[in-house]
Amino acid sequence: MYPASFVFSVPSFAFVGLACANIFIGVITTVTTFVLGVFEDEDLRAVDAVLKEVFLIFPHFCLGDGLMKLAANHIYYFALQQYIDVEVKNEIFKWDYLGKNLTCMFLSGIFYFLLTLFLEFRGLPFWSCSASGAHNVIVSAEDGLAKEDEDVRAERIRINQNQAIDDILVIKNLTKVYSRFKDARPAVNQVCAGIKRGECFGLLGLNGAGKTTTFKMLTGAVRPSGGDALIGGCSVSRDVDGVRAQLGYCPQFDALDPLLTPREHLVFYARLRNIPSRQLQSVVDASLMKLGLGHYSDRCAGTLSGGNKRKLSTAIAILGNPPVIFLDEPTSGMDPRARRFLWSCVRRLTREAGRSVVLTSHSMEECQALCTRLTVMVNGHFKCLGSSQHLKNKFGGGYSLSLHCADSSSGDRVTDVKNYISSKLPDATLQEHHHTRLRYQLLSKQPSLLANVFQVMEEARATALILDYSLSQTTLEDVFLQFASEQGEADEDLHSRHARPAVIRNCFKCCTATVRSISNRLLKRISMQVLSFLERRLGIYQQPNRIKTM
Ligand SMILES: Nc1ncnc2c1ncn2[C@@H]1O[C@H](COP(=O)(O)OP(=O)(O)OP(=O)(O)O)[C@@H](O)[C@H]1O
Repeated sequence: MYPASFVFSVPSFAFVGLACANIFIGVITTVTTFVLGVFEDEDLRAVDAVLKEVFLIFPHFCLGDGLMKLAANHIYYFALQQYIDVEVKNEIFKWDYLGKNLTCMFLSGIFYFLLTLFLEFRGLPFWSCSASGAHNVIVSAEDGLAKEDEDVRAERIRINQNQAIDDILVIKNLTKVYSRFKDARPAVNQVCAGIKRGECFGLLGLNGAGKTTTFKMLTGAVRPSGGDALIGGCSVSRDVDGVRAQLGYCPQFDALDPLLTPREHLVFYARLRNIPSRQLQSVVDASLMKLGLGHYSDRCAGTLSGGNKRKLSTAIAILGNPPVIFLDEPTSGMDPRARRFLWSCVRRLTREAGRSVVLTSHSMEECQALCTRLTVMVNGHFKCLGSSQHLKNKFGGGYSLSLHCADSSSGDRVTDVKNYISSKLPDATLQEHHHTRLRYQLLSKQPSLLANVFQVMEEARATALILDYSLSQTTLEDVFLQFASEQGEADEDLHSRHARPAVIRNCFKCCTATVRSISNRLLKRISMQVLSFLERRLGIYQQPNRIKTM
């Protein structure tokens, strides 16, 4: 039932690639030892003997070498019997012959099988203790909790006192430390939040703030180093399957197969979501229509525009109506019309269908339009929490006044306007100055402020000092920039701390130099052997001498 193009998709190419790599290793190791064994040079033979023991760790070599031994053995005994008529005891399974090959293959089979299990099921108890390396991360006061914002602290208390049990998504002290260095800074640091049904929660933050890592932990893609999250009562640490059954995820980078069409993608994911066959077509058609992908439903995903790929990723995320949907920058690369179309889809999902959406975006407009609550993430911490209006009131405070000065050719008029404003509105602070445009910040919260500002501006317009002006509340972007400045300093700190220590770098350099010098010497010896072989057998090297003597 799966589309034919799936056969040529990434997993099948990866499988073929791995098979080729295996064959390559087998051929290279077997041929190397065979070639080295041909020469009479004692040193090369010694290297050959060592390599034959070392390569036993590769099952491919064991197989290749074993087959060659079997072939040689067959020819040898066949010749003895046929031409000399001698009966010799044939012990092919003794240790020095095929015995060690078979034993090593058997042991490496067990080893690689266990390794596969180990990597596949990281939930094994011994793995979970060691792999994350920091399961019990204790975040000290300097890490930011001491100067935590009161809304963030209130949410932390609400979560830790189990007052958020009705929330569909509960994030409880979730932490992720990627590096195993002792002083590594967590990518996500003890974040707490509860998201209610029908809520759209926004995660804002600069690049590298920890948004995608939070999503990866919530979707079970990476294991948390500390804390936990519950989706519909299922824990991301203990019941990843239960969690995944309840969520849809639109990743930051489209995880699409370029050879499958949008329809085929949706059919594929609908089957994974266990949607009954009789409803499959109607569900897929509805998804295509909902996201406006009807025209492109039968074109290969690789040929779709960036915006349409994002729409398809979003359609996959909301397929089957999961109760929680994670959207990681869903509108990046979309034109304004498509963006607004997607916004209305998200609004319908939250308001009409009662789904909970967690969204990251670098567009303040988008967060303001969609999110009921939002947070700004800086260096893995939540810096604030609340509705956009609450954040603007709390952190923005005041108004932003933009002016367009009258005379564009003379700089003096701009100076006049500046002098006029500083005399009439002493609380105003100049924030930006571009050619004839000025922007002031008014922090005063006096009730008469607005009336006063309008009066002053109207007078300025009447005397032709300014052409026009606008007065607005401080924007969400101003609030964001205020927090974002904190991350710049810490980024540099992080890079210097996470730089690979000089000792490791030097060891690495030393090892590569040694390997290079050994392989150079080995190659030189092999080429000398080849030349002397040619000299003995073909007499090629005598020709230059003859030319010289002539
Ligand atoms: N696999 C990884 N190994 C090591 N460090 C990582 C890994 N993934 C992310 N990080 C680090 O974790 C921090 C947070 O990264 P993350 O991708 O979560 O940021 P983000 O807020 O999603 O950024 P963006 O807005 O650019 O997507 C960064 O410092 C990043 O370098």
